[in-house]
Amino acid sequence: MSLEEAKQFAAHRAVDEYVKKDCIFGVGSGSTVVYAVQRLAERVETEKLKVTCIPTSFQAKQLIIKHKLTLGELETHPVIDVTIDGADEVDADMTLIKGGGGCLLQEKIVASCSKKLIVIADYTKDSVKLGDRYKKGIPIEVVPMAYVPIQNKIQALYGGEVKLRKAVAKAGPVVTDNGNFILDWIFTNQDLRWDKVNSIIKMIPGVVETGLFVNMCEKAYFGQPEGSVIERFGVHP
Ligand SMILES: O=C(CO)[C@H](O)[C@H](O)COP(=O)(O)O
Repeated sequence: MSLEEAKQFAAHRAVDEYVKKDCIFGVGSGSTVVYAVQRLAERVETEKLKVTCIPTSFQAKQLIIKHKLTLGELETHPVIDVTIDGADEVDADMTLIKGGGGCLLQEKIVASCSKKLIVIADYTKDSVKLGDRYKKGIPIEVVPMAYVPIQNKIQALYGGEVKLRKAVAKAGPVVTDNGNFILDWIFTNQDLRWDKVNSIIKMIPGVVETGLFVNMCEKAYFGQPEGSVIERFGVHP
């Protein structure tokens, strides 16, 4: 079974279990979400469901449009029934690292407006402690003018290395859908209280959002190498 098939199985299972009737649906970002949107589009077509989709990124919006789904926005739909999104890592407490694709801000806004946040991922994202499996650090979206002081402050508070994310097909930094930069904090202490870390980093002027999702995820589906899907439950505030 390939990694892509593992993602697909997790995505299909989540859509089949959580999209039961007409609903407001938050569309996450990343490669695993592509399979969820494909499945949703099939079900909308065959079951004549009335689903309004709220995107978490430019990519998500493009997916909604491509599959001819109904596009909504938080202005008109501020309460979302369920959001299905990917993750870069999920620890034993169901704390997530998100933002590998740079969409953490809108992902967290949409998740915060959702009655349920459901994660879909392949087995490589399932870990005990953050940093066990995902080595690229915690993404932090920042206002461009403040990136150096923010790097210094996080390093002084918690150590590790805070790197400005560079674009691949352009000379210079990644610019998010919101016009900001992304810092990737490669942390060395895996035993931090992530709820506190999240609050403290968010207090630094110029920090817009962190990729730490603490106590937000209700359930995660992990596609396995042999084709099964493992479910793990978290708490919902
Ligand atoms: O947080 C994200 C984007 O900001 C993605 O959900 C995360 O990076 C997982 O992506 P993929 O499904 O491609 O592994």
